Amino acid sequence: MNTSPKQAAAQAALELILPQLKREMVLGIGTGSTANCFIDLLAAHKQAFAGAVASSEQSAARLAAQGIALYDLNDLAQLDFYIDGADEADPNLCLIKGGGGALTREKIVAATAKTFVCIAEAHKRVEVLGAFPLPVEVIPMACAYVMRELTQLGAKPLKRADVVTDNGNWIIDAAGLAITQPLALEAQVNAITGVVESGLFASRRADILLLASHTGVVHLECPSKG
Ligand SMILES: O=C(CO)[C@H](O)[C@H](O)COP(=O)(O)O
Repeated sequence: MNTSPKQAAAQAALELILPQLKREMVLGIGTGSTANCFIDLLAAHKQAFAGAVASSEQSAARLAAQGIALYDLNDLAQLDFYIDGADEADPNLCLIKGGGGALTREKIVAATAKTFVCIAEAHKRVEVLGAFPLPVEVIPMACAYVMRELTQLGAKPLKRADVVTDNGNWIIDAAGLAITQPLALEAQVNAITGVVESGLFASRRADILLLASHTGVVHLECPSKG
């Protein structure tokens, strides 16, 4: 059977963390098709660690189906690893995430992890973030207001149809942004009243990016912060 790039990225992440797993370790696990590949590969090693914190109900269900114990983040101190996919990654390993709508919980779990290992297909690597519309989770009653504010920032916002997040909120996809200053834009978007979280991962970017294509996996590390 041919291995897909998503499976190759997941396999590379597994090989990276396997030697570091400890019986008491709890892993942070993301959401999406690439994270699903990782969950399925991880299942064979579930005796080697304690369990996982999931970034969505969907991932929690998949982890449970694989017999991996689920933990509540509030019962834990710092996690060692967070493994998740992305929609875009720039040269500084800033990311756009939230294509699957799980961006807020993803950012929370990533914030508590020592090392964020991002796994993605090679085409997700871009010079400037923003060709993929930036997902923004909003309190439903603030949706129209937040869309107007995002328009002021130069975006073309669109409410994602028929989506309610695990937190009971809505998602706005903000298209048309050329994100040359990810840290600044993340702060601006998150400062809009009614925004719960943006899918711009700049204040907490990936530490390691494993980019897979049919020709192999490239391992990139976060350049020094500055
Ligand atoms: O942020 C996410 C979900 O909210 C995903 O990580 C992102 O959308 C990538 O998904 P996939 O691995 O299916 O390409």
